[in-house]
Amino acid sequence: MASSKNITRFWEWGRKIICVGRNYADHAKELKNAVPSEPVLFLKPPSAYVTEGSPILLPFYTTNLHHEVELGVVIGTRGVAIPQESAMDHVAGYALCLDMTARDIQDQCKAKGLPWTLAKAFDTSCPVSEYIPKERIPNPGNLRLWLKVNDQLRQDGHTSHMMFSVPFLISYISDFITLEEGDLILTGTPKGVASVQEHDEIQAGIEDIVNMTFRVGRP
Ligand SMILES: CC(=O)CC(=O)C(=O)O
Ligand SMILES: [Mg+2]
Repeated sequence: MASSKNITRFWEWGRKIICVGRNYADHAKELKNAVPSEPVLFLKPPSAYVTEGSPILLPFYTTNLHHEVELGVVIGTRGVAIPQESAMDHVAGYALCLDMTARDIQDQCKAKGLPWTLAKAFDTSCPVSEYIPKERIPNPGNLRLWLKVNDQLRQDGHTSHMMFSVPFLISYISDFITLEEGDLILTGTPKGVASVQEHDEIQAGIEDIVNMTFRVGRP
């Protein structure tokens, strides 16, 4: 029987969101983090998804909610231990994503050696754009990503500055975690992360391929 699921609404599938941290040296440096020799991975639950028209909710326990604009890769075909050479065959498409981060909570977790879950995985911590079919992005390593808050440019990065490429990340992740249709990989953020407040308007885009707008609100 044909699946009733539609990959263009991958956020409704309840699949994994696998995030890569510190994939841009300029961002690792701005937060005074070491530049890693291997990808840093963490997860968000599917309840983190939010799409345009709904607000990004400020968690009550943070006073420093940061935006991180990132390229998201939507997996189309299941795979384990995928070789880099065939990694792109597992990609269905892309999305522009935000990795909303309670930076004060993350700093506390880091200081105590605890996981980042409350800093990174809360409801609405993963705003996503519409689905972008793979054909519209011939090379995910050659894209300008930008983000504005209240019309002020905050992040203006380029995926050519990623330390670990999309094929490398797919191969690396699939050595530890089975990648399944509908999973999303967030590929890390360039420099310029900063805080947002209630009522702020966040706009972000990938060149002239996609753009999206979100408001920040209170639960
Ligand atoms: C330090 C971080 O929050 C890592 C991260 O998410 C990134 O995109 O880099
Ligand atoms: Mg991030």
